[in-house]
Amino acid sequence: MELIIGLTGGIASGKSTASQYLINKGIPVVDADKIARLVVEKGMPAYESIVAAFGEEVLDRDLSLNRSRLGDIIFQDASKRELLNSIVHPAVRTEMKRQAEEHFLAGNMSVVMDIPLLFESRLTHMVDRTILIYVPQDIQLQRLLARDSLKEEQAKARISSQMPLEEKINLSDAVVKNDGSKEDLYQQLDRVLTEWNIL
Ligand SMILES: CC(C)(COP(=O)(O)OP(=O)(O)OC[C@H]1O[C@@H](n2cnc3c(N)ncnc32)[C@H](O)[C@@H]1O)[C@@H](O)C(=O)NCCC(=O)NCCS
Ligand SMILES: Nc1ncnc2c1ncn2[C@@H]1O[C@H](COP(=O)(O)OP(=O)(O)OP(=O)(O)O)[C@@H](O)[C@H]1O
Repeated sequence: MELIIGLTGGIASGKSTASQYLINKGIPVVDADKIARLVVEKGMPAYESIVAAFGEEVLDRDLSLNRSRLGDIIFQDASKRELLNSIVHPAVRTEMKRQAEEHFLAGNMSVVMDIPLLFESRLTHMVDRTILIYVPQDIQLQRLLARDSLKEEQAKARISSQMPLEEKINLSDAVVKNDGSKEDLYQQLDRVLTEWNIL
């Protein structure tokens, strides 16, 4: 039977690291962040709606979206965040379903969807099972600051714009704690996938 696994977790929890590992094992991953970047490129339908809603101040000189400026706006203001989500998410969902279908048609039995806002956006109907990756908040902040050039206050705003961890743990079928080495993360993923007969 075909199976869609939703992989989720807070910002900088390790979803992309986990996804890369799964891809190396031959399991296809549909990446919501990547698709969210694609659908807002100049010339795509969501782009025009964002400019209409947020104004030209969210554009760079070459008219591409200035992601860091848009991020500063939406991570500080829940209503602006909802506005952006209402523009971007429908296009993301359609493209995710299309890509998953393509992987199934190519003969894959399992597809992973890497969806950062799986629970926040109530997208669990799109997947059959869920894996949550999480890190304690101090490590999350450290890794986020080390990876992106954000000020501490910007990083904290991003973390707190997401659903509290305890709620996500309760909603997930499997939970992976990514506070050790990457190798340790991979072993935990192997354990879950073996238990679900995917490996
Ligand atoms: C605000 C934007 C332009 C900032 O871009 P930036 O390049 O700085 O960040 P990036 O896209 O790599 O996202 C990094 C992480 O931020 C978090 N995040 C992104 N958007 C949101 C949101 N609307 N609400 C809460 N957290 C979010 C996620 O954990 C995501 O993995 C961008 O995140 C965006 O377009 N967001 C809206 C679309 C969205 O919800 N994407 C996430 C899942 S589909
Ligand atoms: N076990 C680990 N040990 C050390 N560093 C790690 C570990 N797992 C992930 N990282 C690092 O932490 C950072 C965040 O991980 P990653 O990019 O995979 O998270 P993410 O959940 O995909 O983030 P986002 O939601 O922002 O896209 C990266 O720089 C990654 O290399």
